[in-house]
Amino acid sequence: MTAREYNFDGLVGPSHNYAGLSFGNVASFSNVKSASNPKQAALQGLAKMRALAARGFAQAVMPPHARPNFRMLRSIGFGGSDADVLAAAYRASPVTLACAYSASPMWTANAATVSPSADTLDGRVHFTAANLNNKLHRAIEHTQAARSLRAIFSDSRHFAVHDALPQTPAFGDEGAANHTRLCANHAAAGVEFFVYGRVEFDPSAPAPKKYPARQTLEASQAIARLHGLDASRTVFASQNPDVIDQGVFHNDVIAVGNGNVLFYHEQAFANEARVLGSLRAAMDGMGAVLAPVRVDTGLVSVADAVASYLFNSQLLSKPDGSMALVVPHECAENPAVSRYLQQLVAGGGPINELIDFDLRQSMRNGGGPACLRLRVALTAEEAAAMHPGVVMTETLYATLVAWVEKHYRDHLEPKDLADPQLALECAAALEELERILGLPGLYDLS
Ligand SMILES: N=C(N)NCCC[C@H](NC(=O)CCC(=O)O)C(=O)O
Repeated sequence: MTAREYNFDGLVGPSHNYAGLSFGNVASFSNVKSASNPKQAALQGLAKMRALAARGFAQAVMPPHARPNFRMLRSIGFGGSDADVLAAAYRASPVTLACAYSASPMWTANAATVSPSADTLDGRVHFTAANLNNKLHRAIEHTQAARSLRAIFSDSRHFAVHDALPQTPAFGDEGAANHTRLCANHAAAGVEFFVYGRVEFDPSAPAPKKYPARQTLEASQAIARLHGLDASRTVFASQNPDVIDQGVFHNDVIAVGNGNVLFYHEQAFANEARVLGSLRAAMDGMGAVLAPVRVDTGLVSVADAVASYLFNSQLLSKPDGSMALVVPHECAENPAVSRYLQQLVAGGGPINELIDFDLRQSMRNGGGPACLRLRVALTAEEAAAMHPGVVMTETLYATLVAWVEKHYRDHLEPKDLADPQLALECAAALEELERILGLPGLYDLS
């Protein structure tokens, strides 16, 4: 049996804006209230999907969510017609309106945690929608995230989609941004590696002091249980709280794994030696030996890693077994990172190619190539059972580019969120998108 890893990239929604909503995410805070360009953001994301699909990587698209989220606004007391709701929210709390309008579902690494069928007790692919409960604008995503996953992966013989964990800090869950998988190949059982930022029920465990830790150990353990993972092939590790306090709000800002390779910064984990030891032990007998690619602070500081998003890269296996690193263009602009990367690909190790994308619109909100995609490893049979309308092809790319050109603005400022016309434009865009993707009823607009 063979399996391939599909990357489901989030299609950037028409309300992409910079609202400074993510305390602890340096880019989000630095670009607060600057003007965004939703059209360019969506086109940049689509260009990445198209280029990777053209290279033969399995690529699919995850639809944006309906915004503004009127249900949230009404639930906190803004009433009347939709236009009344928008006007009242803007008057009373512009930041709450920005939360309701956030296009943050574009970062699909946070949509869910995914376990391929080779790892699960019942032999199905398991998904758990992430509750993202650390931030209001993200905590409203899980309902649609689960709905979209159920629409795409509807065949219950192959797929199980779990609702988000309880919406409470003890179960703070940020999805695949704090989860990676190491394996000999995608069809074989792998080691699922969960990285958490704090432990709710152990106040003595390491935790950051300045910025929030979004993922808890309790959440990671709950997902492993829900997915029916084998304890001997599951590793839980504490993130280094000091790097969270330097802007590493998700583990995928400082580490990424693929196949037998773990590409990480030396400061990523609270106890590096223990992490490597646990991974090696869990991989024993799997037909693959852990290949750590460790980046020393002397070569790339944590500040440079955060500014360039070096580790928020996609590590993709090529047909010959070597790997390409998909990096944001900011890596080429950072002298230390650029120097490091040139040495890395020339060094004879597993990573021998760089693929560079301009994702500046997303990057300005702290979302790099890895944030924009959810990895789903599927056997051929499972791939045949998912909804085919989301798989990236040249035709779908052209259709989506035309759709973006038709519906998206190229300039959005905070005051524009009060314009009732914007809400109508977003609704019209998504209505057409349901048809393009062949997913009628994708959105619950009742
Ligand atoms: N690392 C991963 N996997 N994802 C990155 C998510 C970025 C996102 N930014 C935001 O939500 C900013 C929105 C704003 O400020 O307007 C976040 O902080 O949750």
